[in-house]
Amino acid sequence: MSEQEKLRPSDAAIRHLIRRLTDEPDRWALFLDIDGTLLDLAARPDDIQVPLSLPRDLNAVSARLGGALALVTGRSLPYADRLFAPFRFPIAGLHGAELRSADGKTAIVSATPAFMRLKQRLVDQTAWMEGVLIEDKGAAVAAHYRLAPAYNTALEKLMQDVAEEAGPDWVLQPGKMVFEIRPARADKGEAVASYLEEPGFAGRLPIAIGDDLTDESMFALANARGGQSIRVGSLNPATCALSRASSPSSVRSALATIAVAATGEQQTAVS
Ligand SMILES: O=P(O)(O)OC[C@H]1O[C@H](O[C@H]2O[C@H](CO)[C@@H](O)[C@H](O)[C@H]2O)[C@H](O)[C@@H](O)[C@@H]1O
Ligand SMILES: [Mg+2]
Repeated sequence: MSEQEKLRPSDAAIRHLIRRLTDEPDRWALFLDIDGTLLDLAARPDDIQVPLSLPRDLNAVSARLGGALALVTGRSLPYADRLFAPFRFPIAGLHGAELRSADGKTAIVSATPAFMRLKQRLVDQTAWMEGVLIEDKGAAVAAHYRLAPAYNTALEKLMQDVAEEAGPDWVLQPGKMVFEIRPARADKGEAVASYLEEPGFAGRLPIAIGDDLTDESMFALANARGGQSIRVGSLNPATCALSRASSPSSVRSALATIAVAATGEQQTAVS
């Protein structure tokens, strides 16, 4: 089945998205989360699969929007870049703390020596929790319990303590089967606000699509700016998103449809 055939009857928001971005490409800016939104969730952080057509579809949609497309993710910026190579999109990494602008200017955050020691201690302190995975992201660290759900409570307590010890420059960020400690300097909402100041994004209405707690700040920002927000997933958690989408495959389906429309128009213009 092609990506374009996977929409469910409940995916009204995705149908609207396709219409908006196809018919009014100069009006909107698109902000996309990665895990659970563009990509299906996997058992381990490094098990994710990027469908072959996705980087190209993202690039076509970005071109259609005049470059007003950014990825806003909890992953580190270099990791996110590798997923979508050879394309280099504007990316906000580590939940908004790292940011590469459309013009390529990049702000990244470094781990302090104290934070590095803390990460090592976290590895040592979780060694007995079979199935718990520690993901080192430089200036952030994630403790995953998807393969060991019984450790949820113990891990939450440990991560609260570690976050407190890390000090005011870091905060605890809960997510899907994960507790993370991320830089406090910016959240995803602030990253989207920063993009909306940039040439190419400024003057457009934001559409934010995400699937998790960390995306709520960008939903709130998009709503406050008169834009749109879509929370992806079959569960119904409390959210400030204005609408929902059933799955990452429905999001990819929308992108594929918009990409085909954009490429078709380009070819007509040339012939
Ligand atoms: O903001 P995102 O782009 O959605 O990134 C959020 C976190 O995603 C990853 O963890 C989640 O996806 C994993 C792979 O599917 C899954 O195993 C895990 O349970 C999820 O929490 C990533 O590993 C984190 O670094 C991101 O912050
Ligand atoms: Mg996500």
